[in-house]
Amino acid sequence: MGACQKDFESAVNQVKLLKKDPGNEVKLKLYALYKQATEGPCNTPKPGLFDLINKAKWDAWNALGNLPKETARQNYVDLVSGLRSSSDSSSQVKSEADKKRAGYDTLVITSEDCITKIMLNRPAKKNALTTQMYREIMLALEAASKDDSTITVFTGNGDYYSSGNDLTNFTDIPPGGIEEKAKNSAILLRDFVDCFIDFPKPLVAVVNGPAVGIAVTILGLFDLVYASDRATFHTPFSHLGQTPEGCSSYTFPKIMGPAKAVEMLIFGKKLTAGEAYAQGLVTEVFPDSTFQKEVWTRLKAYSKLSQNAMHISKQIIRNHEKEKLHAINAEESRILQERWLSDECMNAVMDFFSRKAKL
Ligand SMILES: CCCCC/C=C/CC(=O)SCCNC(=O)CCNC(=O)[C@H](O)C(C)(C)COP(=O)(O)OP(=O)(O)OC[C@H]1O[C@@H](n2cnc3c(N)ncnc32)[C@H](O)[C@@H]1OP(=O)(O)O
Repeated sequence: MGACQKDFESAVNQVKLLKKDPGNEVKLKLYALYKQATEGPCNTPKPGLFDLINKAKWDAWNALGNLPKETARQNYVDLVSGLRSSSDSSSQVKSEADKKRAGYDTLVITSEDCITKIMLNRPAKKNALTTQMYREIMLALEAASKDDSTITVFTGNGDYYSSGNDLTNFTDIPPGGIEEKAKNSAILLRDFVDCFIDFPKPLVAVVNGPAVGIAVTILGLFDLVYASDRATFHTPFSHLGQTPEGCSSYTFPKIMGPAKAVEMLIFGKKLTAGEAYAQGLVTEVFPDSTFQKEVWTRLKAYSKLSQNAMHISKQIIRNHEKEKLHAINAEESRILQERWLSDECMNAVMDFFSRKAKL
């Protein structure tokens, strides 16, 4: 049955109430159908070549040829009804997404203003990364890569960004013994870092406080690193009998030059936020008192940029060296698997828990 005049008038009013701009293509369709429904086939002279907007409107109307008024009215009503239901369902999805994401014990994940925020949430343990946390982060990244956000942000809850690998990861030994533990840990580490190498959207670290170990090395795979002036950056691998991970054996020398990378990765020099900025690891440092406000204002503005352009640009930048990064990750993980079995590494972990050593 065709749409009656009342349905058509109601659809015309609903267009004015749409919450989301339907885009130029749809607006042209609506214009053309409206003109056809109210005036019949296009009856005005073609606008000049440089009168771009009126020419596009005229073309759209003229393209409807001799479509009967009745059919144009019906098509208009159908088009508006489709727009309303998609805008209703997208606002429903948005309000769901705005809520805290369920199913994560160690992270708080929220989506707002086209930004998905992944917050490490073990403040009492300085956001040390347990095996459960590595797994949840991988799941969160997988979900963020598919959601409708444009930017993904990592941050920490509490005074630390993260104190790196939770050293209890080395203390709960499975029935297969320490070798099995080291093997499983190397697989988990490799999978974890692979997720960062392959992550398709702009990835931002909001480093709210000190960062240690893997929480620092992985920053070399982020696109922006904003730091509070309270943050520090520490990779004490030689103190722990360990070696670099997170592709930092490649990204750090590339970012800061070999000499400075060696100071951090071999000699465990702890950097202030200002030093990390000077060496290119950090994009910008903000005073702690205004850190959150300044950073989120900046990120909200960035999140409105073209999603496709940002994602394609990231792929162009990353694709040059993706294969290389995966190979480096595999090699670093393999070497660490051996290091974790060393006396030096085991003693360092025991010293921490017997309170003999702290960084
Ligand atoms: C799948 C495996 C992948 C492995 C990838 C490899 C990664 C390598 C690394 O990440 S190396 C870095 C490892 N991290 C550390 O060695 C840090 C150890 N922690 C410290 O030195 C200190 O805790 C500190 C300097 C970070 C903070 O000192 P502070 O005095 O301010 O606070 P506390 O020591 O009292 O810490 C509060 C509680 O948090 C526990 N905790 C902190 N960090 C860790 C950690 N990394 N692992 C386990 N637990 C940690 C700490 O024990 C306190 O707990 P408690 O209150 O129960 O005593």
